[in-house]
Amino acid sequence: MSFIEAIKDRARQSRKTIVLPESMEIRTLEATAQILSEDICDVILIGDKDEITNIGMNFDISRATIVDPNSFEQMDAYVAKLVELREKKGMTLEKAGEILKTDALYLGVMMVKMGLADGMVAGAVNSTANVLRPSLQILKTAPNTKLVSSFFVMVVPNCEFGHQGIFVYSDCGLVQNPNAEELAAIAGSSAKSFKSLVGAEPIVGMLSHSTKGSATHPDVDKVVEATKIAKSLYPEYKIDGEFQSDAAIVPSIGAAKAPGNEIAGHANVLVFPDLDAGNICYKLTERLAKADAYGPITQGIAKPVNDLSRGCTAEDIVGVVAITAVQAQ
Ligand SMILES: CC(C)(COP(=O)(O)OP(=O)(O)OC[C@H]1O[C@@H](n2cnc3c(N)ncnc32)[C@H](O)[C@@H]1OP(=O)(O)O)[C@@H](O)C(=O)NCCC(=O)NCCS
Ligand SMILES: CC(=O)OP(=O)(O)O
Repeated sequence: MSFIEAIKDRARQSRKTIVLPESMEIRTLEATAQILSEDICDVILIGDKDEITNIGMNFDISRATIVDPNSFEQMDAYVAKLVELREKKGMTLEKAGEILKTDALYLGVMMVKMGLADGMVAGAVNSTANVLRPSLQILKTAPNTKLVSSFFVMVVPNCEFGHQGIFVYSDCGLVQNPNAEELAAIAGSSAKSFKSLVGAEPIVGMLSHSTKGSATHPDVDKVVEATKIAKSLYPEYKIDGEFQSDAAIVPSIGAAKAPGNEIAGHANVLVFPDLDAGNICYKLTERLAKADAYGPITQGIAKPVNDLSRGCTAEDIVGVVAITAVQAQ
């Protein structure tokens, strides 16, 4: 069974509700129809029922719950809660009322906070920063987590590397220029995410333009330091570096560049040194290798809120929603 079919099956085992606030967006409505017909989870859409129904007229979205912010009976309680949560940051009743009526991303996150939804997915039209900021502000981090980061599950067709062509790439969406401690935290969270979603042993490669001292530069030093920290913080996981990407995933090149290293050539979790590298590489893998790219999936938020690329397909949205439902279990 493919990675995503296995995830859908897991989602079906404990039916969750996911809010899709970009409800006037055609791919989101196509995805909604598919999610409901495949019985993956329940869906909440936000907006005017007539408008949504009109935009989605070619798709059967009749089983979705549509919440219109202008007639939402719980709005007063939501406004009061948002003020309580963000008063110290200058939130007032007036501002909260305005935000929750006009910004579906904030209303969607508040639905997750208040328990009406188990998770949220957006990003087909909104930027990553705008999708993730409300969740970072309102839901905050999960217990024992300081840094929220993100990853993609990459499913590469006809690929003998990684775990049967499946990789976690991180961070490709959120943390822009991680220091060594942050990079180590991203490695630990990504190993955990790989294990829980892919169900195989994570083998983490810390990527660089150097393999085991082949180049010298402060950028390399950062990855060497991050590797040292990650190995001491997460002894339960196989983590090593610094590796160039070929040395990380191709067994013969790993053996040549890092002889005797058990991780070189076998990595299935690729930790990029910064967001430039991660974001560029995931898009190239998606487009050139025709890989499925599910994400950016967040790790470390108190409840699951996940992002999409504006270049996503309806199928990608279905996949990310199924992953979100599994994270919510
Ligand atoms: C996500 C992002 C918008 C957050 O930064 P920001 O808008 O500057 O927001 P702030 O720094 O004001 O942070 C907002 C809140 O989130 C928290 N926060 C921000 N980043 C966080 C992280 N990585 N982990 C945990 N909390 C975080 C802050 O502590 C802050 O909390 P507070 O308001 O209660 O004090 C920023 O990291 C970003 O733009 N990342 C890149 C996104 C992107 O463009 N990706 C490329 C395409 S995928
Ligand atoms: C994840 C990402 O790069 O998103 P977008 O393509 O929307 O910028």
